[in-house]
Amino acid sequence: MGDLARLPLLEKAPTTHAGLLAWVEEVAELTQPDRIYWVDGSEEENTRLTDELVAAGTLTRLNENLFPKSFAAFSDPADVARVEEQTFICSENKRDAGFTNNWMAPAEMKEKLRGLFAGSMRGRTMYVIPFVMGHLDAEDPKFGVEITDSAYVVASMRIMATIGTEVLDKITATNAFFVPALHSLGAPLAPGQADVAWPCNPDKWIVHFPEERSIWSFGSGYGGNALLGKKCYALRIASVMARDEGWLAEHMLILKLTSPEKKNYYVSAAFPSACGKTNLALLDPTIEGWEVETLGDDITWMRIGKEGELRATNPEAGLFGVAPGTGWGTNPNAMRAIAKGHSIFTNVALTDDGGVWWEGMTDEVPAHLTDWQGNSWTPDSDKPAAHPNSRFCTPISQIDMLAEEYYSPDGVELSAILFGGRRKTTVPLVTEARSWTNGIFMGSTLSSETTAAAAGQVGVLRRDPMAMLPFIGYDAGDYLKHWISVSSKANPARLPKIFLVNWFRRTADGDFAWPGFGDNARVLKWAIERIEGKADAVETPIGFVPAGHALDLTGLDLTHAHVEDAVRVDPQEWATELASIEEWYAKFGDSLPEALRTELEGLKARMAAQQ
Ligand SMILES: Nc1nc2c(ncn2[C@@H]2O[C@H](COP(=O)(O)OP(=O)(O)OP(=O)(O)O)[C@@H](O)[C@H]2O)c(=O)[nH]1
Ligand SMILES: O=C([O-])CC(=O)C(=O)O
Ligand SMILES: [Mn+2]
Repeated sequence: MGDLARLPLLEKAPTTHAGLLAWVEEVAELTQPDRIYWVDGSEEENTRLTDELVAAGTLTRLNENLFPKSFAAFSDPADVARVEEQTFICSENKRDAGFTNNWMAPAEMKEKLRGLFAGSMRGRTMYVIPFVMGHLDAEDPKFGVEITDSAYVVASMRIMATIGTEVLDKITATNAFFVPALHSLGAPLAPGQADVAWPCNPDKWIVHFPEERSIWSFGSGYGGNALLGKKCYALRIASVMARDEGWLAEHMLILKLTSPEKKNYYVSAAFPSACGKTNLALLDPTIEGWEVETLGDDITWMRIGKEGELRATNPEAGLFGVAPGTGWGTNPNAMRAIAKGHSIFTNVALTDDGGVWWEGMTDEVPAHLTDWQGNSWTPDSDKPAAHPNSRFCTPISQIDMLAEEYYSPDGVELSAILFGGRRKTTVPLVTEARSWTNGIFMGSTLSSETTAAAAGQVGVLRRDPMAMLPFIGYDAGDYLKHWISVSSKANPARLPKIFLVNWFRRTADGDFAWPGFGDNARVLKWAIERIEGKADAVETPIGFVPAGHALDLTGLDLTHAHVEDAVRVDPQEWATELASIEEWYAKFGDSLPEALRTELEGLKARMAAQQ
C-alpha cells in the first residue's frame, strides 16, 4: 500500500488491481475531478445518487403510485441520439476500420482526446463503475470499468448491466482484464458556477481503440453514446474480441417460442435501431397455443457449442427501449415491466399527475401534458409530446415473460435467425433463405430506412449489414468473412434457418401491408413450420415466401390474396434492388468474401431467368 499513499485521491480505493488503480489515477490527473467515487451498486447508493440528481434538476421524480422509484430526465435538445458521424474506430491501420467506420490514427486521436479531457471533470465527481457484460460466473467474464462524471450514467448503467462491488471483487481476485471505458460530459464547472440540468458539450466524440480494447466518449450524456457497456463495448469492442476469439457479437434480440405441442424454439433477430427488436422480443402472440418468452431485446453474443450448435446469450441486464409506439395495445408486456417502476425515462412527456406519456402509449391522448422540452402541450400542439427517440430504461428482470434461460451463462441453441429492416417497398413480409450462406448474403445486404435512433436525416434508405452498420468494430468485409468462418465450425445440421422479414412494407394505399406486433407471431409460426417441414412455400428468385394459405390468418380480417401481396417479389423493384446491392458490394473491394459474390451472381441469374 506504500505506493497508494502517494495517491491521495485513491487512498480508499476498494481494489488492489494495479492496472485499474494506475488507470484511475491517470484519468483523475488528466480530468481533474473534485473527488473520486467508487460505485458499489447498492440500493442505498442508488437512492442517494438519484436524490442528488433530483436536487440538481437532472431527474424528475415520478408519482410513486404510478411509477414507483422512477424518474424522468430531459436532455439537451442537441443530445438526443447516437452520433454516428462522430463515432470512430481508431485501429492502428486504416484498412482495419473498413469503409463503414470513421477512422483517425490512434496517436493523433489520443492527442486530440487528451486535449478535450484535460480538466473536463473539474467541479464534478468522477464515478468509477466496475461492470460485467454477460454473466459474472461465465467461463470468461467480460469485464469493463466505466469512468464517468455523470451520475445519470451511473444510475442508468445500474439498470443496464451488473455493476459494483461483486464485480470489482472478482476483477481484483482474478486480476482480470477489463475494458477501460472513459466517459466525460465535457462540461467542467468553474468554482461557484451553477450547473445545468443536462450538462454536455456541443463537440461530441465516441472513440474506440480496438487493439487496446478501450473506449473514450466525450461530450454526450445520451444512451448509446454514454452507457458504454452497451453499443461501445458489447457491440463495437466485443465484435473485435469475437473476431479474435471465434464468436459473434450481434445487434439482435433473442426470444423463446413454445408451440402448441410444447416444443421450444429459440429465435434471434437482427433489425436496425428503432426497427422492432424490443417489440418482437416482448411479443404477445395473437394466435392460440403459441407462447413467447424473452431472453434479450438488443444485443446477442453467439458462439458454437460443444455439439456444433449455435448458442446465444444476452449480455445486458436492462432494456433501453424506444418509448413512442410502445403501448398497452402494441406491447403490453413492455408496459407491464415499465409499470413496476425502477425505471429512468428520457425525453418522454409528463402527465399532470406525475406520470409519463408518449405517442402510442394509450389510445386516448391526455388533454394536457408537459412535453419533453418542458412546454405546456395539448392535443392541438403541432409537435410530438415525446421526442421520437425518447426511451425507457427498465431492468429486464421486471419482464413477466422473461425466460428462465436468460440466467444461464450457457445460453440457448438457436433454431432460426431473422434479419429485418424498415422497407416501404420491395422486401417481402418474410423470405426463407435458400441456404445458410444465402442467409448470410441476405444479412450482408440488409437495408432499412433511417430512424430517429441516430442523429441525421430520417427515412433515408441505407444498407445495414446484419443491422450492425454503426456497430462493426473492424473491417466490414472481414466481419462477413468471420460470419462464414465461425459458422463453418458448426455442425451444418444444427445451424439455424435464416429468414428475411419486413414488418414495414406498405400497400399501394400507403397502409402497412401487415398488421405487425402481436400478429408477427403468425410469421414466426410459419418459420417454425418451415423448420419442421410442415408449411407450404413458393420459390422466388430471392428465396421461399409463404404460399397465400400458409400463413395462419385466424381471427384477422385478411385474405390469402392480401398475404400474396405482402410477400410479392416485384421484378421491377428487384431490378432496382439488384443495382443497389451491386453498388453496395462494390464498396467492399477485395475484402468481400467470394462466397457472397457467388450468392449475388446466383440471385442475378435467377432474376434474369424469370424475365
Ligand atoms: N408497423 C409496425 N411497427 C412496429 C412493429 N414493431 C415495432 N414497430 C415500431 O417500431 C419502432 C421501434 O420499435 P422497437 O421495438 O423499439 O425497435 P428496436 O429495434 O428495439 O430499437 P432500438 O432500441 O433502437 O435498437 C416503435 O415505434 C414501434 O412501435 C411492427 O411489427 N409493425
Ligand atoms: O444505443 C442507443 O442509444 C439506443 C439503441 O439501442 C440503438 O440505437 O440501437
Ligand atoms: Mn438497439
